[in-house]
Amino acid sequence: MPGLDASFYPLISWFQANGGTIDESRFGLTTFPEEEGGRGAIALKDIPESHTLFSIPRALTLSTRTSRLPSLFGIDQWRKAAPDGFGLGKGWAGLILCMMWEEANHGRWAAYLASLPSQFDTPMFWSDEELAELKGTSVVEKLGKADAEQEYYKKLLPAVESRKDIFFPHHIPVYYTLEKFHIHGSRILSRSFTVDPPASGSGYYQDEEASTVNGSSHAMDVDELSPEATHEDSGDVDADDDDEEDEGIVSMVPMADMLNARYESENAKLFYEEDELKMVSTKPIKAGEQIFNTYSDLPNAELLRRYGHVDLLPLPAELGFATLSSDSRGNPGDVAELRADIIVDVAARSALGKQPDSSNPTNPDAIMEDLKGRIDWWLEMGGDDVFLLEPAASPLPDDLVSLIRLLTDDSEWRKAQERDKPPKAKADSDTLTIMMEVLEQRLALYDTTLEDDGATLASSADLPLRKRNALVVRLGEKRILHGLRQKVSNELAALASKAGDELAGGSKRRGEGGDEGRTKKQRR
Ligand SMILES: C[S@@+](CC[C@H](N)C(=O)[O-])C[C@H]1O[C@@H](n2cnc3c(N)ncnc32)[C@H](O)[C@@H]1O
Repeated sequence: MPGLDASFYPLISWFQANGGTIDESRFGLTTFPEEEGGRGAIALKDIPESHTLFSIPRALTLSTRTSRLPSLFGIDQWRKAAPDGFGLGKGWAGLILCMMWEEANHGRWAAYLASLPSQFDTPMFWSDEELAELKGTSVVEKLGKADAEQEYYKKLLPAVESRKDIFFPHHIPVYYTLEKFHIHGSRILSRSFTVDPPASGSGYYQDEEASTVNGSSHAMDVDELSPEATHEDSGDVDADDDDEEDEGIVSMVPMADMLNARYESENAKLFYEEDELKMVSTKPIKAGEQIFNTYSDLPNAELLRRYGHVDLLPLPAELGFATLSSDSRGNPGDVAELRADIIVDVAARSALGKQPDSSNPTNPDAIMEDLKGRIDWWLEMGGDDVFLLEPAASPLPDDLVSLIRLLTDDSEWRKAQERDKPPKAKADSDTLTIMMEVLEQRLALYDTTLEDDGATLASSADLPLRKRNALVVRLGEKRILHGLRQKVSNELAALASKAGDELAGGSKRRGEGGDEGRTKKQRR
């Protein structure tokens, strides 16, 4: 069992001094090896199911509702969009500003904030060279670094500069920098929980005067949290003003965020009660085992983007990956994303290669214009522009087959418009042939092959962490794409052999001189 670690004492004593309770006989914090999550929670003794490991008073969660800052700043100014306010009720900028201000002023959460990591292995912090290892994966385009920086320059910094009485100028280069913005943003991304808003009232922190008027003794008296919390990174904390009271509140939840995650290993869960949140075991946990609170078994690309780690476990045989590469470990929850623009490209090339007729112009611009019309129609009908390919799925998702037919079959496109309904998901040989090409194009986005990646992972035990994690993400996606390509190829072969049989059967029967081989038309 890893040794108990004195570096956690400041966090634990702050937590307990502020009303948090811990079953210290059973629940401990320790440092596991990096690949098992680093700092995390451990069972000190056997823990039965449904046992409360620790509890957190609602007021100890940190959000835009519990920090004093939005009230101090003025809720109207906080929420209203520019030029009347700073739009801090939407997105994460408001919570980030609360975290910055609490840290700068050594507020209630100072000891908690000091215990949080300031360095991350999420790709947001990778160099260009490291990011190049992720080429072809869905991670890079979702980093959103530029959008985050817009939030900093357009909302947060103007708000800070507008109130020298709250944000002291000498604090700005220390606590309100772009670097700090990314650090707090990454803390939110990797450890926040989304909780339901108060049932009544605005729920923002009530200052002393307001509390007295309301008869409340502290901010959280007006707050009420849901019985469930999830790690979440949806951007809109408060959404539209009208909806604000119904939206979940992104909150930092001390102690609950010390638990690591691993695919299908969850053994504890956070529950809400009237006045507190409780971390409760969901199964018996043996002394020495890690206590996990898993965030919905995400694929490795998402784990890496949000949390900076990947799951590398033995893969179940039924996924059929055993023969695909020399390293058979990965994340059973992996998926590969396929963007519709690859399908449009392949459809355009296929249209260019066809014989012209009146409805199938060969002019590349006209073809692109025509395809744009089809894809716009598809999106208006509620279709997706990104498809999730799963290992255990039947060869092709229905909506993907439907889109391929819409884009490549002129009569299906006409019928779809007449009926106001996308084509049926019929995977005929034309559709499967396009799908093969789509998968080839998708695989061509990577610089390395599946075989190379499998061999590197199997043979290099000491790869740098970021390089290794990028490799694991690529490998997981490629396994799915290769597996799917194999299935499509098998289906094409089966269709070809069926067509061959039918043809052979037909000519045989015709050769016998009977009537059976003739079609109805021939008979007539
Ligand atoms: C909710 S926090 C858990 C506490 C964290 N280990 C700490 O030191 O504060 C989530 C972060 O822990 C790490 N982590 C969680 N599960 C992991 C795992 N299975 N393997 C590696 N790192 C993990 C990742 O850095 C992730 O961003």
